[in-house]
Amino acid sequence: MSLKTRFLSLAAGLFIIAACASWLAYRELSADLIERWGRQVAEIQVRYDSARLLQSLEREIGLARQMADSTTLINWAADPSNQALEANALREMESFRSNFRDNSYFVALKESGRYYYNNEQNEFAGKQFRYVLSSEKPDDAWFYQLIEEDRDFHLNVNPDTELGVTKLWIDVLMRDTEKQIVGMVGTGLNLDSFLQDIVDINQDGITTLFVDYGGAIQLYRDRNYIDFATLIKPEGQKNTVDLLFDAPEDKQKILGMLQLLKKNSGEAGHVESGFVTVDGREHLAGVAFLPAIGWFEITLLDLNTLLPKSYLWPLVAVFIASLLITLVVFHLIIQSRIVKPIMGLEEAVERVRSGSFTLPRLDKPDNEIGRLVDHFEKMTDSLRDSTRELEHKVALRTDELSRLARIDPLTGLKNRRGLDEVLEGEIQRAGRQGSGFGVLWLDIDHFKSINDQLGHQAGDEILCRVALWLKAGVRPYDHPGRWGGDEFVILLSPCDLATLERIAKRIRETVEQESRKTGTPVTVSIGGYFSNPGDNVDTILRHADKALYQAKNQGRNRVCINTPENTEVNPA
Ligand SMILES: Nc1nc2c(ncn2[C@@H]2O[C@H](COP(=O)(O)OP(=O)(O)OP(=O)(O)O)[C@@H](O)[C@H]2O)c(=O)[nH]1
Repeated sequence: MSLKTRFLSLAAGLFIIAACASWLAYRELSADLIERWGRQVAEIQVRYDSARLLQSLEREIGLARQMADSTTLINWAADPSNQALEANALREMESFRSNFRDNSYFVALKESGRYYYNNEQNEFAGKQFRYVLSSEKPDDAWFYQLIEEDRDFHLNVNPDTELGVTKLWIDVLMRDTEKQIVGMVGTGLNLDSFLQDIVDINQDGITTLFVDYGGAIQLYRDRNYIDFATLIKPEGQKNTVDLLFDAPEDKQKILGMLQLLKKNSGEAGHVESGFVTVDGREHLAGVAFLPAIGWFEITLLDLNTLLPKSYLWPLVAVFIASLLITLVVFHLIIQSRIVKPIMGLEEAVERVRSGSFTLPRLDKPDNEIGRLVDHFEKMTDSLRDSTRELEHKVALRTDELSRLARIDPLTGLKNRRGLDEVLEGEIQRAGRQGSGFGVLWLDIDHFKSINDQLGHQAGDEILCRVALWLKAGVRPYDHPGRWGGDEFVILLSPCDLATLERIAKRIRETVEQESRKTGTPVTVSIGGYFSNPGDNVDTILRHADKALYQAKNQGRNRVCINTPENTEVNPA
């Protein structure tokens, strides 16, 4: 797998790992964030809703308490048949009616069971006495129940079948100076408008409800769930708050929260919260106890509506985009600073390996790879220089060997191979130019006797001297050479017959005269041949050899010249 593919795979792997880790972290964090936020919002909302309810009821409850404390009413309750007291009491009642928000009131006397009522329309002016309560009638049971419970204050959602109204009733016991219960007063608030103002407030995702101390639903946007006349219902038939939840554990949870708050009812503003499912949607329930009215306030927050998870998706998108950009930048940096220089280096190594020292332009990033590339370039330069130097030396040595292969080591003249090459060259040149050249074949006379008499070493010296005299006797562009033993061949070019004869003669004379000066006189026999275009090596040498043979035969120390036209050998 190439380095580039490996880095790409690594980047892709890192991206997948980072994305998975981020997704898990996001899920955990978002759930935690939403829960923390939800709990705080639930607490705030509970307090806010409670405050709204209490604010709305406080004045009415205060007025009802004032009414219950009215001495006019208490005195009348002690003597209900007293006309004067009743007239005063009715005035007092009407005065309170004008102050109550709903402009309605009720007064019920314990002893007589007489029930007084007037409403906003002052419908019952002069006939406020409406009917007599009876402990036998189920509809009136609330009155006797409250007296029995001896609770000074009570809120009660109850339809009044006699009056044909359903109201949130504020009931306050009326006591005489001995604290004996003499009756009950209160006012009723229109349930529909109250629900609309306090409960059904049209806040998306927020549901508010109020339940009484026993968990029976008192105020809820859906009237079907409201537990009317809770007071007189036996346990088990009440619409309690757990009806709103499907899962048994949610029912337990919410009832558990109510229990906990009852235990901590002394703690002001304490809020319990927990997750529950309502209509298949997860909600955060916040529950608070309202000691002033003895009810619980429950707020249900639909978190998916209030804070949809999709709100956080842009965050996820930004994160993924940043991650991708980071990886792309990482990839580009790796590509430009590592992969590309290494690939370039690999190509350069291939070139050097195949013998080429011309490197392509290599990237040199400012890092270890850049330094490696730099070292490689310098190494290649010195490798190229030393290779060239070596090649030059080899060429020189080859030339030298080639030259030596054509040189006679004793005399320094061309040897037989050297002479052959020159002869070939001359034959071709003669063929091209249509001109002839001369060949002289020399043999030292009686050289064997010299060797025998003076020794081989002396013979060598004579060979060297003869070679020197030959060189001195020819022109600079002629080619003297040692054919082998005591035989020499000289190529004379350019040449004509006269020149051939002249130089042959001169050589013979030089050897004879110069050798005499050395104390060891030697002579040479020379056979000459003037070649014409078309002659080959064999022909030329055969003719020259034949002429030499002639010279030897005719007594040695002489020159015989042979030509193609005249195969007669002419002594020169
Ligand atoms: N010192 C020496 N002697 C050599 C060398 N090469 C050949 N010889 C001798 O040269 C002699 C050549 O003798 P030949 O050409 O047969 O005869 P010659 O004595 O020259 O007689 P003619 O040629 O008939 O005059 C031989 O005795 C060889 O041993 C050499 O390199 N050094």
